[in-house]
Amino acid sequence: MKVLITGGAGFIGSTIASVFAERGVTPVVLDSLVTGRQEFTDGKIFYQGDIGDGDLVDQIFQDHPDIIATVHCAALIVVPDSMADPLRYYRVNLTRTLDLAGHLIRNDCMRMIFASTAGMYRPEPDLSVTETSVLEPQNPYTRSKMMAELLLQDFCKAYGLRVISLRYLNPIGADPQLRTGLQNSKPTHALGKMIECHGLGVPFTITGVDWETRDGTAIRDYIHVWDIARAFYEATARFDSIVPPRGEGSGYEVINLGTGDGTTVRELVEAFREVVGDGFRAADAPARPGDVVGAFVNPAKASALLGWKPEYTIEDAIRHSLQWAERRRETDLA
Ligand SMILES: O=c1ccn([C@@H]2O[C@H](COP(=O)(O)OP(=O)(O)O[C@H]3O[C@H](CO)[C@H](O)[C@H](O)[C@H]3O)[C@@H](O)[C@H]2O)c(=O)[nH]1
Repeated sequence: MKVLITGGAGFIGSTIASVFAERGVTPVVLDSLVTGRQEFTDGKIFYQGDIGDGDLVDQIFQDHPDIIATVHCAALIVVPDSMADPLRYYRVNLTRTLDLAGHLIRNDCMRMIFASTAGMYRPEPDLSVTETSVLEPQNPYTRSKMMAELLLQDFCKAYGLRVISLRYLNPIGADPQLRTGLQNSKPTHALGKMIECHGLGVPFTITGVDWETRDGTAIRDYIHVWDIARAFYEATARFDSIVPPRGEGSGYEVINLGTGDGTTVRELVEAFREVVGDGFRAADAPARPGDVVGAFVNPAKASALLGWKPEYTIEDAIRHSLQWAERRRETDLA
């Protein structure tokens, strides 16, 4: 039994591939390597190319008729980049998803698990989001994911495609066995900057201390990438009971993944300090342009339908991220 993973040489896709492989489902990786890394595909069945390339997708299904589902992770994901170049983001995240869905339907591969974002919700007054929260995406990245979901819903109704869309926020950590992790050696996200500052022995800058949260700093739902990957496996394993075949429902299901209470930037600094065990320092500064207060995800539906909840703590995720950064330095990954 096999599963096709688009973007399977990226941070999340490669972790998902490892979870499937460990559980006896062979991953077939399709990745353009525009942002993915060749070495993350070592030992895996790998096709380099574009998800919009119909001939290539046809070839994959000809070579592997035992593919039972597609995990669709291939996407561009950097919010500021999406604001600077929305054309590229809509082309990759929306048009290519449309093309891929057509290729999957032509090959009669009707189960898709879509990597989406909980960033498309308007947070409730307590900053939580659930599957019924209003959709109000704020930038081309989250809008491209929402539009992709809308077209997939139409394809489900018309062609019998079936989709589970998993929506989550900020994945951190690395494969606990350190086979894969973040591709980017200089991540700009909060934990990446903490690791960089710690290495340099300089204080970390907390950008934004006047938000209406429990300590004034922005909140996010950081979640260990292995936990995210496990949810993709569970969604695939339980697919037909969650989204029954044609005629019984819309063929489309949304499930949010999160911790249920989130972590503020100050709490992340505290956790980081605990893990590194030294006097890691932080300094306050104004928010970055375009920053948002953030949100956290209620995982009740994921618990009910997937039997899933996060297993790794924020400290585990920080530890694995630090180990991955060290591994990158040792192995000189560019
Ligand atoms: O050096 C830093 C970096 C970040 N922050 C703060 O930490 C919070 C979280 O920032 P991140 O950049 O870690 O996370 P965001 O959710 O703001 O955005 C990130 O995660 C998104 C996915 O959810 C997109 O990938 C996006 O491009 C990426 O920057 C924000 O309040 C930010 O101001 C700091 O205090 N100091």
